[in-house]
Amino acid sequence: MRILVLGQGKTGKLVATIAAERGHGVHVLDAKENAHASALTPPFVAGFDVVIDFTAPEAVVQNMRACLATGAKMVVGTTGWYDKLPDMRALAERKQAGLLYGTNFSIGVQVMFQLAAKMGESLKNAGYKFSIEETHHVTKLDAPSGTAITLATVVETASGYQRVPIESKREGDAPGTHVLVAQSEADKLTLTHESFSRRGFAEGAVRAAEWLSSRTGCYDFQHIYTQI
Ligand SMILES: NC(=O)C1=CN([C@@H]2O[C@H](COP(=O)(O)OP(=O)(O)OC[C@H]3O[C@@H](n4cnc5c(N)ncnc54)[C@H](O)[C@@H]3O)[C@@H](O)[C@H]2O)C=CC1
Ligand SMILES: O=C(O)C1=N[C@H](C(=O)O)C[C@H](O)C1
Repeated sequence: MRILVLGQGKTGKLVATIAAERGHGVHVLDAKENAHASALTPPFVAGFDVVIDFTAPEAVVQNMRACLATGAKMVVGTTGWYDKLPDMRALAERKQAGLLYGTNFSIGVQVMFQLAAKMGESLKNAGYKFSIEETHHVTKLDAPSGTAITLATVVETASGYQRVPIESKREGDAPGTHVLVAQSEADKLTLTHESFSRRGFAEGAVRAAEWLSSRTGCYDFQHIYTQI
């Protein structure tokens, strides 16, 4: 496949490396070559099978508008834009484009979401209080992390708990740790996912791109990760 990677930062760089390792042709654009999505003209985008975005909350929506309007297929790892999801989904469907988004492309985190749903369901009405702590590198732009917001939603949906509080910590170059705690007066249950590097995110995103390349429509990685 020919893959266009948007964002040559901490994650985008690794996505490009792993895509090349998996035999794909890769082109990467960073902010200076693509201010306000200026590089994403229809003929340019048509040269790629899938676009993968790991940029920033203020850039990703412009990138999505430009790519999806051409009917392109796009995997979006960037977080912090989900208030625009209904618009982006409608655009993808109208243009018969492909949009696959996820707050976390690590398979371990996807399994954590499933375990969190089980915790929420099994401990509801049993006197437990839920809370989440997330730790990331000091350059992260959004807080709470997209993953922590998904985790809270999963637990709230499964348990009927009103609002799961999230504490965000920023330390050094931490790639990403998420901890879900359920605590009662009698005991405490803790579920932790700790990324040792960004490799799990990048591999998941490239495999997601391979999956999306033969499809149109809008997908949440949570619902398709077992197929990649
Ligand atoms: N879904 C997932 O599994 C993961 C999501 N992320 C998310 O991905 C995003 C990027 O994270 P990092 O790589 O840590 O950030 P970073 O700051 O290291 O890299 C972002 C890069 O995007 C570039 N950029 C900004 N505007 C652009 C544009 N219009 N066109 C092309 N490039 C542009 C910047 O110059 C920068 O090099 C964040 O929103 C983060 O939360 C990060 C890791 C995993
Ligand atoms: O910015 C990051 O680094 C990460 N962002 C994602 C998020 O906001 O949840 C995924 C991962 O935790 C790393």
